[in-house]
Amino acid sequence: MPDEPHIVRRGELDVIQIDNAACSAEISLFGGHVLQWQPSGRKPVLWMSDTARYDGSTALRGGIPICWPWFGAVADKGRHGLVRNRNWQVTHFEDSATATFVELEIDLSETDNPWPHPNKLVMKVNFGESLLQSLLVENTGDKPQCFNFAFHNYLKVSNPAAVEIPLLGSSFYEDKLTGQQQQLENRDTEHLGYLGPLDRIYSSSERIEVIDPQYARKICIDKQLSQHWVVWNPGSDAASMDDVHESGEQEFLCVETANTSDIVIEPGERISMSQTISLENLG
Ligand SMILES: O=P(O)(O)OC[C@H]1O[C@@H](O)[C@H](O)[C@@H](O)[C@@H]1O
Repeated sequence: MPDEPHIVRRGELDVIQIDNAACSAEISLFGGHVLQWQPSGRKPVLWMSDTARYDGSTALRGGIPICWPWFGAVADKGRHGLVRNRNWQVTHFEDSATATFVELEIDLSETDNPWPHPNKLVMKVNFGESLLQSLLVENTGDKPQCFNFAFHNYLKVSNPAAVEIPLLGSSFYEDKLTGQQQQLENRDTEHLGYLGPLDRIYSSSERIEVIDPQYARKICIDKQLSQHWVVWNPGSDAASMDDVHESGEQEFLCVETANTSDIVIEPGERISMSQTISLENLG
């Protein structure tokens, strides 16, 4: 007898609730969007806005939105692709004492505007002591295609101005706010840490560690087939975002497992990107 997910209604959306000995978590079928993951005895790892809109009109603010097949804004197409705003189907669900596995799928066809290219996406998420997430893209059409993607992780931090991310000090970045390319961090002038407005694409396929002394923890992300880390925090710009609750921008830092340049996928080819998020205590 296959395991059955426990699905609850949140606003107008279906959400799978997960509760095992290692963690509790939630994933929305709208967007295939991980809303929360909280290892047992720890603080939540992801930030979710109290004013996120659970009505299917827009992507949910917080958690892990999936950006695909484009990243950022594309004229006439909107931001961050299609699938964070679509309903996904549950294709597999398995519960054990210490982990819960969820597989979701979405099929896109040539009639799927504004991106009329046939593709199948399979997302697998294993919720346990760590969170393992993969996105498999299959080109089901007969022409090569290009895509970008991101796991747009909203990490819950004590204060984005107070976290340290050693990897970024040695990685070149493009500043999306100024358009400047190939910069290295200057910690002397960056006294506000990662409190925005900040919008940067760092070139790195390395593991990242977000050190949060006030929370006495380190959030670690390992990844495969991702060339970039996107680091974003809206800072004072959040005042004009009605789906970020008041002062919410001071509670998260987006550290996104991304490929912001094109990946070519041939007809019939399958490409899989993945990330593992884990926690370590600070000594
Ligand atoms: O409001 P959205 O569409 O979820 O995007 C939020 C931010 O997402 C980041 O990934 C982008 O780099 C930013 O430019 C963007 O503002």
